[in-house]
Amino acid sequence: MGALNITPDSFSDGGKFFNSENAVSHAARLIADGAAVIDVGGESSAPGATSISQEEEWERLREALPKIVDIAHSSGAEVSVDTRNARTAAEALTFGVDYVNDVGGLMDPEMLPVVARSKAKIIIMHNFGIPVSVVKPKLGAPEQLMEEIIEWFHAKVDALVSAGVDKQRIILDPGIGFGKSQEYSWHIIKNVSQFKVLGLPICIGHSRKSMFSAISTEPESRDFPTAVVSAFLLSQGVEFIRVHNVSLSMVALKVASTLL
Ligand SMILES: Nc1nc2ncc(COP(=O)(O)O)nc2c(=O)[nH]1
Repeated sequence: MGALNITPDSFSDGGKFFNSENAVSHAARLIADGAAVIDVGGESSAPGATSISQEEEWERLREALPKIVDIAHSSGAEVSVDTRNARTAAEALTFGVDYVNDVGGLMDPEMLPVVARSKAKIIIMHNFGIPVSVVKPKLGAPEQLMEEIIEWFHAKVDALVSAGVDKQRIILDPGIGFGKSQEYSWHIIKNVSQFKVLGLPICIGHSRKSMFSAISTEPESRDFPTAVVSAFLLSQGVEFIRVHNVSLSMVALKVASTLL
């Protein structure tokens, strides 16, 4: 998955693709680099980013999104809309997006009926609240967090299935970062195979995140460690790997798949 943030303030690429033309050409670049899915978001979820209204979020997306869907679908790629707002998801679905990437994890009560009415796939991401509060949640041992996330996944899957969503459409994401300390994020990555117990595809969005801050501080210089982790995730059978620098991770995935 290639991350495309149409925002002025996303942590690692805020402002670069805020202009619709830049966003569309970057989507084409991500597809050319090998992305199977373009994940398009209009609201930064970075800690401390200003949260915006749903109307403002949609205003940012509505010009570029249909063009990105056209480019993707004509190249055999797919598009996901990265939002916690059901209304944005519903609008994006009318433009033919293939996934709703719900970083709110069904926080918006309207998201369930919107997804149930559609045929799109749904990525449900674990979080401790969006926007991420600067107050770190008090957490126990990392092992306990894994159990909590698995329980959380079970509850969300039950809610989706009860609303009539076919399990085949559901993808689970433990939400790397999003209020979790570096220690927790590394623990989740190392133990990602524990999520297989749910029997559903897993998505991981580790790209350029604070878990790499001990290795490098500049977002773009984190692309190399991101690609190394991408290779590890492939080895663990993770199905969706969400990154900013698709070409670098594609090299890592090609090497890893040759070795596995
Ligand atoms: N499913 C999913 N979606 C996401 N959207 C945005 C961000 C924040 O990253 P960015 O703003 O740097 O792209 N991370 C995730 C993630 O980890 N998983």
